Amino acid sequence: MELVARQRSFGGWQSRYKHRSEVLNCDMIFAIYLPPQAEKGPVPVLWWLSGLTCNDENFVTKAGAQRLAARLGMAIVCPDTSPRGTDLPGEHESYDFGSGAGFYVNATEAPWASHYRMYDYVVSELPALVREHFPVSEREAISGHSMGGHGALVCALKNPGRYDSVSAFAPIVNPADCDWGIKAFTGYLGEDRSAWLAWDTCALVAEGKSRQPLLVDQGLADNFLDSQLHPERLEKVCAEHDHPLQLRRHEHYDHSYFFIASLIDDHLRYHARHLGLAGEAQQPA
Ligand SMILES: N[C@@H](CCC(=O)N[C@@H](CS)C(=O)NCC(=O)O)C(=O)O
Repeated sequence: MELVARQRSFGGWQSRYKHRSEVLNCDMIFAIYLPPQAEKGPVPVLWWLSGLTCNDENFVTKAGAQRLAARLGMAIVCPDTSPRGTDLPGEHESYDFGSGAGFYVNATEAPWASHYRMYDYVVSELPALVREHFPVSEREAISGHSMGGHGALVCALKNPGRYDSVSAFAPIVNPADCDWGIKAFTGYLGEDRSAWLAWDTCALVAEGKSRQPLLVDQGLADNFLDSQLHPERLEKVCAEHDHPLQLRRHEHYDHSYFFIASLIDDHLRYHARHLGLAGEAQQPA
């Protein structure tokens, strides 16, 4: 593993590391924020999954999460959103498929299956690497935005008991039935739509394997709200299956990181409570 960049931030360190991913069969970069408390012992981790067109840097530079993470004593790891450095046919042609758009699934279709296994990367390979190299505890939470909100919800619902809490900003909750998801799943998973349901939040809630409460924030001025996001479908399936959901709609907020930055503290406090962190009493060093 190679250190790419490191900055002091609120008494902790914001870093980028490059490593070889066996799962994705390429080199990858991820970002990690270690709060000052990590110098004294293991801290819990929040996994942040970003959306289409992002890499590990969008959240780090735009969400403004470090100040409160430092006070709470929480590490934040931001993986990239797809394999990198590969050159598969059509991989770099559109913003919503291929590079920057891995959709946190394990592809089964050629040629994607040999690299596009972002689910295994996020749930298994990267956590093992992070635990090996950094002072993090076993406690973890997961959150994300848009495609990453879909990723966070799917990772949590597929692994009951694994994450202490899960939250999402403007998640794609029903990728099996919206244009972004249909395009991605056709490419990565093939034409058989029944295989898509294993990667669809609404379908996973209906399946009922997990009872984990979901926290979802959605801006009402989001230009993808009606075409791609469909929070009302999540609301309906959760009501039908008595799955705990806190869906909060916010007037005037759009799909951007201005929305995320406005509400990130609330999500960090939510996760801190579930991760057993004491609160904000601990000041940065
Ligand atoms: N490329 C499309 C959509 C891209 C987009 O909105 N991406 C979101 C996630 S789905 C994002 O976080 N973009 C990067 C950023 O705002 O820093 C557009 O520009 O309309």
